[in-house]
Amino acid sequence: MTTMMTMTIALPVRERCAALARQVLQALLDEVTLTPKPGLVDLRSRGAHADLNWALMCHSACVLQPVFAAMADAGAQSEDDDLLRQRIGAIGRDGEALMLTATGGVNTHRGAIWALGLLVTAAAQQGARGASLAPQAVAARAGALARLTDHAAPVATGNKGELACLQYQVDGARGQARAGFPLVTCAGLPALHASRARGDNETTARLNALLAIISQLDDTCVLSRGGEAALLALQAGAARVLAAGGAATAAGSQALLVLEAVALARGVSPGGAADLLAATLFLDRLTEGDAHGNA
Ligand SMILES: CC(C)(COP(=O)(O)OP(=O)(O)OC[C@H]1O[C@@H](n2cnc3c(N)ncnc32)[C@H](O)[C@@H]1O)[C@@H](O)C(=O)NCCC(=O)NCCS
Ligand SMILES: Nc1ncnc2c1ncn2[C@@H]1O[C@H](COP(=O)(O)OP(=O)(O)OP(=O)(O)O)[C@@H](O)[C@H]1O
Repeated sequence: MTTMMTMTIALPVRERCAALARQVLQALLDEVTLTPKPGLVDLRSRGAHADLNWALMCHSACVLQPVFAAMADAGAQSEDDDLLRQRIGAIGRDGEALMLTATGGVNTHRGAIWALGLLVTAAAQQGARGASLAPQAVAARAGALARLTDHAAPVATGNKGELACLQYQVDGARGQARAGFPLVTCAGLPALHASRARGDNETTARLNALLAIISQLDDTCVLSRGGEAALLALQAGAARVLAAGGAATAAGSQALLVLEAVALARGVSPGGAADLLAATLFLDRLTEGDAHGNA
């Protein structure tokens, strides 16, 4: 009897967590498939990346689905935030190792494991508590988790993003998460919704959301490869597309071509912005359902 009750209570939670992990996977696939993106891997090309391509990104995303499910499980079962932070830190590091094994050592999704890992954990935690799944609420919860200390985290990773944070005095991926993903809630999502509201198709709406993020983000992927000049050029180029009415207008699509040429000429890719677009699409789906296909 006890076993039966445990099963009937536990199963829906597991299923909800598995569904959340599928939504993360969908967001990652939607991000990489969105075409054309400046400097990033998309359906047409590998952008400014010599070691990435669309198929490898999709393979990596699929391999990582159980990692996101494990984080969601941890979030749904958590009673103590500090313990949860240790648990997802360990799952995240194992996930990075799994990613590197699956890709032959290529960093396909380090930033995504971090950002979407925190968000899927937060969404599962909110769901289990019967709390709000609204983007602001989930992002704030994820921010609270990110601000907790992960005691097993290496003091210094030596990763390029970390070095760029030190060199250019920016907060990077950690700062964005600890602040509750402001560029997802205050740039990506508003741009996505405004673009849809004025009748743009889904591809255009997602591109405009990406551009809104690029125009404001201190992206350590760009800084580490191209320095401050490249970051300013990308931010200004994205702002120009938006000022021209967005990616779908004649002037906007010309400005987007210019932005892409700038990214390729400088050999830079806004990988951090791509992660935050995936985060935007994930949070959008939590409340919108899966109504938006690729237009
Ligand atoms: C904090 C992380 C991202 C490591 O950061 P670090 O600066 O050392 O590495 P790295 O530069 O390689 O990764 C940063 C990635 O974040 C993305 N990014 C870059 N700039 C930004 C930005 N401003 N905002 C958001 N994302 C960004 C890029 O995709 C980049 O590749 C993360 O990998 C980590 O700490 N993992 C340990 C395991 C863990 O705690 N996981 C959490 C479970 S949810
Ligand atoms: N569509 C995409 N195209 C390219 N990068 C993406 C895309 N989506 C997300 N990213 C992010 O960009 C990051 C890869 O950036 P980058 O290649 O600069 O990292 P790196 O491997 O540390 O550096 P490098 O390749 O210069 O040695 C990944 O962690 C990933 O999260």
